[in-house]
Amino acid sequence: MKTVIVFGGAGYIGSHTCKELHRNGFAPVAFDNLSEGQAEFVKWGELIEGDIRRPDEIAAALLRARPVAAIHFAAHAYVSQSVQEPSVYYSNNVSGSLNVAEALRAAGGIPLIFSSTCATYGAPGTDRITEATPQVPINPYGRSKLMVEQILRDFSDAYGLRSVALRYFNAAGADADGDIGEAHRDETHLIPRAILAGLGDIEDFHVFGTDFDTPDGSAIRDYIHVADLARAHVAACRYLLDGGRTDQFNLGVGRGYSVLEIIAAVQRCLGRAVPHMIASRRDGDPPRLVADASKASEVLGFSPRHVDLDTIVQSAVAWHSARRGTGVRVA
Ligand SMILES: NC(=O)c1ccc[n+]([C@@H]2O[C@H](COP(=O)([O-])OP(=O)(O)OC[C@H]3O[C@@H](n4cnc5c(N)ncnc54)[C@H](O)[C@@H]3O)[C@@H](O)[C@H]2O)c1
Ligand SMILES: O=c1ccn([C@@H]2O[C@H](COP(=O)(O)OP(=O)(O)O[C@H]3O[C@H](CO)[C@H](O)[C@H](O)[C@H]3O)[C@@H](O)[C@H]2O)c(=O)[nH]1
Repeated sequence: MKTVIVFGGAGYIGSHTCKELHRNGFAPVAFDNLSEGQAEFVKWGELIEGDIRRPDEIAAALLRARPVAAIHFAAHAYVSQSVQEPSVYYSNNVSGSLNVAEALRAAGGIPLIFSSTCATYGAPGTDRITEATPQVPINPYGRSKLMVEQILRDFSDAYGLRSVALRYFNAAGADADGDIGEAHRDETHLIPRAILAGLGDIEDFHVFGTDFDTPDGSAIRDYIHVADLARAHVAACRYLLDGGRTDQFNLGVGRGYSVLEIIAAVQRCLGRAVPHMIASRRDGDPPRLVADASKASEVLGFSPRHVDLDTIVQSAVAWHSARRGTGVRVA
């Protein structure tokens, strides 16, 4: 079996990707410092506990795993926190990623798939964002990811280290078998927070801003199912193993939903009200981010299978409810 090392493999998208790699005949090895991820999410291969800020730990892991490819999810990923703590973000996301790229180069040029983000585009005025839309990030998180994209292009040109940057829009949903889901320590993401509010587990659920220039005033995002993101990583892995060149791809569904529309969907799926309060905008949040993801379809042969919002939200509701032990069956 071909081994793929997965930096950040104990996290939300990383663990779903390890499952999909395993299902497709690859042997995933997760490398994670468990700062956000959970050891119990590493079920389809070995877990190497390590930190991307420590080059020696990356080198030792590569020697041990001998991977044919690497996928790099390890990062801090909260927009608002990045505005308050930029140093932490540049250190982990930029220096850490530079360490990963250096180690892959030193190990003979192991190709890399990198988790980038729609946050690299900033607040573009366009209806749908293509890969050619100018990248002008408006917060340190987005800037940290753009810097890594630039480092990877330079490493490709100078050293021949091939890579794919996948610019995800908003990851959502959970594994269909209920094995894994979204469970961050201090959850900030919209869908899990709306579910927790509906289940009565949190009482401070806010809609951040109803004064955006959008039809209902709340911010619009493009939500893509985490299982589809996992499939896209396998497609990118095959692309690089087949000799594909360094490139960048958007990953989204191509349809935007407002915060208030998401809350309505969670209410439908839970079958109960989601209590919420209106608050001011969150630092660094753009009004509208929706993908044109046709390039991934044309070059990687990847298209999302879950395009219906309620299907995506229902999978998250099922996982959260089951995890809470309410007896709701996982869809
Ligand atoms: N969730 C989204 O909607 C979304 C959208 C676009 C891009 N992304 C990017 O995708 C990646 C994964 O996101 P996620 O939602 O799964 O986040 P996550 O926090 O669940 O996963 C990140 C993992 O990286 C690990 N990690 C962090 N710093 C590390 C370090 N120094 N050394 C080793 N491990 C470290 C964490 O413990 C965690 O397991 C991130 O890079 C994020 O920026 C996420
Ligand atoms: O309790 C909440 C949580 C979120 N939101 C709003 O819901 C939308 C989505 O917020 P999330 O926190 O779920 O996700 P982000 O849009 O902030 O996503 C950003 O961070 C992600 C990683 O965390 C990805 O990198 C993504 O590309 C980047 O845009 C935003 O308008 C946000 O203000 C609320 O109103 N209330």
